[in-house]
Amino acid sequence: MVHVTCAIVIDGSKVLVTQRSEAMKLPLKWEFPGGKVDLNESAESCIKRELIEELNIEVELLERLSDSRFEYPTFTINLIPFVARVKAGQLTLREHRAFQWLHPKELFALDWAPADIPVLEQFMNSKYAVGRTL
Ligand SMILES: Nc1nc2c([nH]c(=O)n2[C@@H]2O[C@H](COP(=O)(O)OP(=O)(O)OP(=O)(O)O)[C@@H](O)[C@H]2O)c(=O)[nH]1
Repeated sequence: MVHVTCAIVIDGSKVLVTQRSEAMKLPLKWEFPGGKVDLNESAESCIKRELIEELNIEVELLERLSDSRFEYPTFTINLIPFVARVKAGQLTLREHRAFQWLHPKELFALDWAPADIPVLEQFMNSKYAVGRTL
């Protein structure tokens, strides 16, 4: 099983989503940015490191949500989600194909990596999902 962190980065009522590139696994799927936890690394350090590496942003973690386990045909992922906020840095795409800042109500229309769907649902039921009922 691979442990992967991801961040739901919020800015006011907007949420950051990133699209995987053609060269990555699950090409062109939308996800919350993040990546694999290294040996002896905490989930918190991992998500902060990944966002600097992939997007050039430094984040402050607001809350950890519940893990989401999902079985892909070739591997099982334990996705560890955090709600976060940008502290510093200009967002630059280093691995992904695209990014968008969307309102919570727009999120369901994306073609998501399947493991992210339960994370999205948890987020939508949290206090951070502004205007979710619209
Ligand atoms: N970062 C991230 N990965 C996710 C999410 N949902 C999900 O299923 N994954 C999967 O979890 C793994 C995360 O790995 P990663 O982003 O660090 O690296 P990768 O797959 O590009 O690298 P790799 O090809 O070396 O395995 C990928 O297989 C990815 O498809 C998500 O929301 N964020």
